[in-house]
Amino acid sequence: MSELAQIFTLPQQRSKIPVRKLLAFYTKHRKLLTRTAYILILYSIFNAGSSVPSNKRKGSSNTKNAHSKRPSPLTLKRIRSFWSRSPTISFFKQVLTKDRKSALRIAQYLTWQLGLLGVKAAITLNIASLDGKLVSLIVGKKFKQFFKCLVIWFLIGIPASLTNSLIRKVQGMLAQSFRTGATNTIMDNYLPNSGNSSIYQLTNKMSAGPKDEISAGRPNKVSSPNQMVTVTIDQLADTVSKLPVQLIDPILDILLTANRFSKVSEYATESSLLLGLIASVSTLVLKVFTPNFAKLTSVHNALENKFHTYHTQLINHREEIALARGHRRELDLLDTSYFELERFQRLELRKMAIYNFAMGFIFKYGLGAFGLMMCAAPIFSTAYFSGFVVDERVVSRLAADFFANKRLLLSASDSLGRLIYSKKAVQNIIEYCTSLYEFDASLKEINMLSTNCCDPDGDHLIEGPNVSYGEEITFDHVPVITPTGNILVKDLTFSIKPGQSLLVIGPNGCGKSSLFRILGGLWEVRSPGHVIVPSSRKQVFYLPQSSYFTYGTLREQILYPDSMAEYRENVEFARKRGNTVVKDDLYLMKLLKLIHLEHLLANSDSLSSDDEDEADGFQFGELAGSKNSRSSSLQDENSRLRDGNSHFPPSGLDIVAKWPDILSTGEQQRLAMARLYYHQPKFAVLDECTSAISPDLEKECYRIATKSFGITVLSVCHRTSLWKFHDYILKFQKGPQDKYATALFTRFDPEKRLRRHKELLQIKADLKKNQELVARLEFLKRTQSRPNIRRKMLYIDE
Ligand SMILES: Nc1ncnc2c1ncn2[C@@H]1O[C@H](COP(=O)(O)OP(=O)(O)OP(=O)(O)O)[C@@H](O)[C@H]1O
Repeated sequence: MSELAQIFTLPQQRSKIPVRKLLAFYTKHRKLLTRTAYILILYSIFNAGSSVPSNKRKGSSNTKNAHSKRPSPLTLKRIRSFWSRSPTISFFKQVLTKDRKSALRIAQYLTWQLGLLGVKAAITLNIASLDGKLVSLIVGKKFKQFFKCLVIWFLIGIPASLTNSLIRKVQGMLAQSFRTGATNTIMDNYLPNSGNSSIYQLTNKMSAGPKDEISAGRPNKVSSPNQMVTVTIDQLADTVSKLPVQLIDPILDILLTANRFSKVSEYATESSLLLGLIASVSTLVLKVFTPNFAKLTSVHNALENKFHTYHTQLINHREEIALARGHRRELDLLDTSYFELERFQRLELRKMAIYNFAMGFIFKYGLGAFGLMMCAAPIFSTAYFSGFVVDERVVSRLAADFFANKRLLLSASDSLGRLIYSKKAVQNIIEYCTSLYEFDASLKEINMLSTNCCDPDGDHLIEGPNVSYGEEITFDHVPVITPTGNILVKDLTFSIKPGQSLLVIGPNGCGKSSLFRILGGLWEVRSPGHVIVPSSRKQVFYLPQSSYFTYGTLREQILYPDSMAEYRENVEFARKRGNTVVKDDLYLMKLLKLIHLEHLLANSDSLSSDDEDEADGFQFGELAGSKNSRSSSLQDENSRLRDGNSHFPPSGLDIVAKWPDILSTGEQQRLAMARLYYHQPKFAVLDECTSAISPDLEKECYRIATKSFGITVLSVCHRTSLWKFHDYILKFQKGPQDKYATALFTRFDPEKRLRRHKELLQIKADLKKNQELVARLEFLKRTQSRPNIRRKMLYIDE
C-alpha cells in the first residue's frame, strides 16, 4: 500500500463517513482531478494576466471608457473579438505582412528565443538535480563522487552562461527587427512615395482638434508624431522582445517543476490541485492591488511628451526667447509640465509599490511556504511511518530530494509571480500598438483622401478632379479656403504662361501664401474651382521666406531635395552625353560665387587665386547653358575636376554644419537662391524669399533667375524695385468690413505703374503738406480773431 493510501486509511477506522467509497472515487478520478488543477492554475493566471481592452470604441468617450475600465475576465468570445478587431492584432498583422524581410527575421529570432529558453529550462532542471545530489553526497560523506559532481556542476556553468548571453543577444536582435518592421510600416504613410504631405495635413488636423486630452484621461494619439516614430516604436519593440522571455521562461519552469513532481512525489496530484486552488485565490487577491497598467503608461507617455515638446520649442526658438528675455515665462511652462509629470510619477510609484508588495508577499512567500511544505511532506511522512527510525541511505536520498524540490518549487512560485507580472508588459504592448495603429490610421485616412491629389509615383505636382495639366499655371474661379473652413478669397482667377512672371501683392493675412499652398497640393482645389498646372512637380519650385536646410554638407543644401546619388547620376549622365553644362562641384561653386557666398567654401582662396579672372569673367549664360556656348576655360576646369586635378578641392562643398545656426537670414536666403539656380525649374514661387537680402543683391538675384536662367517667377514681394521683373499682377484687396478678400488680375506695365506709383506718392505727400499748410493758416486766423487776446500785431495780413 502506498504512503498516500496509508494516510487515507488512518481516519477511516474511527469515522462513520464512507471514506472508503470516497477514496475509491478519488483514486479512480485522480487524473481528471490533476487536469482540473492545471486548468484552474492556467485560468487564474490568464485571468490575472488578461488585459484585452474593450474593442467597442467608437468615439472619444468610448475610448476613454475603454481605458478607465478594468479589463474583464478572459472569455472565448472576447478572445475572438480581440483577434478580429483589436488594433493591437491589426498593427501586428500590418508589421508582419508589409515588411516581409523583417517578418522573416522576427520569426527566425522568435524560434531561436524559444529554443534557447527550452535549453535554459533543461539546464535549470539539471542544476537543481545536481544541487540535490551534492547535498546527498555531503550527507553521505562520499568525497570522490562529490568532487566529480562538483566538476560537472562547474562545467554546466559554461552552457548556462552562454545560453543566458545568447538569450539577451537574440532578444536585442528581435527588438531591432521588430522596430525596423514597425518603422517601415509607419513610414509608408508618414512620408509616402506619392509625395503627399501627410505630416503637414496631420499637424493641421491636430491644431484644429482638441488641444489637451491628458486631463480627460486619454492623451491625443497624434499629438506628437515624432514621439510616435522615435520613442513609442522603440518602447514597443523592446517590450515585444522581452515578452517571450517573460511568458515562456516562467511557464517552462512551472511545467518542468510539475513534471518532476509527478515523477518523484507520491503527492503530485493532490499538490497540483492544492497549488491550483491557492494560485486562483492568490490571483484574485492580487487583482485588488493591480493598477490599470495601460492607463498608467498612456498618461505617463503623454506627460513626458508634453515636457519634451516644451524643451524642443525652447531649443528651436532659443534666440528669440533670449532676446525677449522670456526665460521666466519658459521656466514657468517647463516647471508646470515637469511638476505634472513628477506628480503623476509619484502616484505611479505608490501604485506600483502596493502592487509589488502584494506580488512579492503572495507569490514569493505565500506560494513559497506552500512549496516548502510540499518538499517537507515526504520527509515527515517517511519519518512518521518508520517510527522516526530512518536508514542513513534514505536520509541522504530524502535530503537530495528536498534540496532539488525546494529549489525548483521556490523558482516555480517565483515564476508564477513573474508570469502574472507579465500582465504589465502585455498591457503596455496593447497601449503602444493602439497608439501606433491610430496614428497610422490617421495618416492612412489623409493619404486616402489625397489619393485624388497625388499619383503613386509622386511625379505630379497635384492631382484630383479639379486639376488638369498643361504648360501654364491657371486658377479658374478657385475659392481659397483654409483647412479650418475660413474663406479667404471666394473666387481666384488668373493665368500665366512660361515667360510671364506674376507679382502677387496684398495686405497681411489676405491669402497670398495660401494661393501657393493650393498650388503645392497642401490645400485641396475646392469646387467649383479648376486649376491647370505643369504635370511634373520638378517644373515648379517653391522658395519661402525661411528655407529649410538639412543637417549635411554644403553641397546637399544646394541639391535639396535631390540626393547625392541623383546628383552623381546627373553628372555622369551629362558627361556621357557631352552636355555643354555639367552641374558638378565646380558648377555649384560658381553658383555660390554668383550669390556672394564663396566664403562658405573651406578653401575659398581657390576661387579667387588662379581662377579669379575666370570667375570674374564668368557669364551667367555659361551656367544656364541656354544661349551661349560654354567657354573653353570652363571645359578645362570641368575636365580637371573629372581627372581629380581640380583647383577646387571637393572639401569646400563637403563642410558639414548646422546651416541655419551658422548662417544669417540673408545668407540663408542667398543659399536658397543658389538652390533655385541649380534646379532651374520652369516656374518658381518666391514667397518673400529675398526679404532679408540687401536691395542691390536682391535685384541681382531676381535678374539672374528671370533673365539668365529664364525662370518664370510668381513672387510675393514688397519692394517696388522688383516690380520690373514681372509682367502680370495679382492684387488682393480687403476692406476693414470685408469678410474675405477679392483678387484682381491684370497685365502689368512695371515702368508705367512705377511712374504712377511715384506720382501717387508725390501727390499724397504734397496733399499732406498742403493740408498742413491749410491747418496752419486756420490756426493763425483763429489766433488773430480771439477776442480776449491783447490786441497786438502777430502778423501782417495783407
Ligand atoms: N494651416 C492653416 N490652417 C488654418 N488657417 C490657416 C492656415 N495657414 C494659414 N491660415 C490662415 O490663412 C490666412 C491667410 O494666410 P496667408 O499665409 O495666406 O497670408 P498672407 O497673405 O501670405 O500674409 P503675409 O503677407 O502676412 O504673409 C491667415 O489668417 C492664416 O491665419
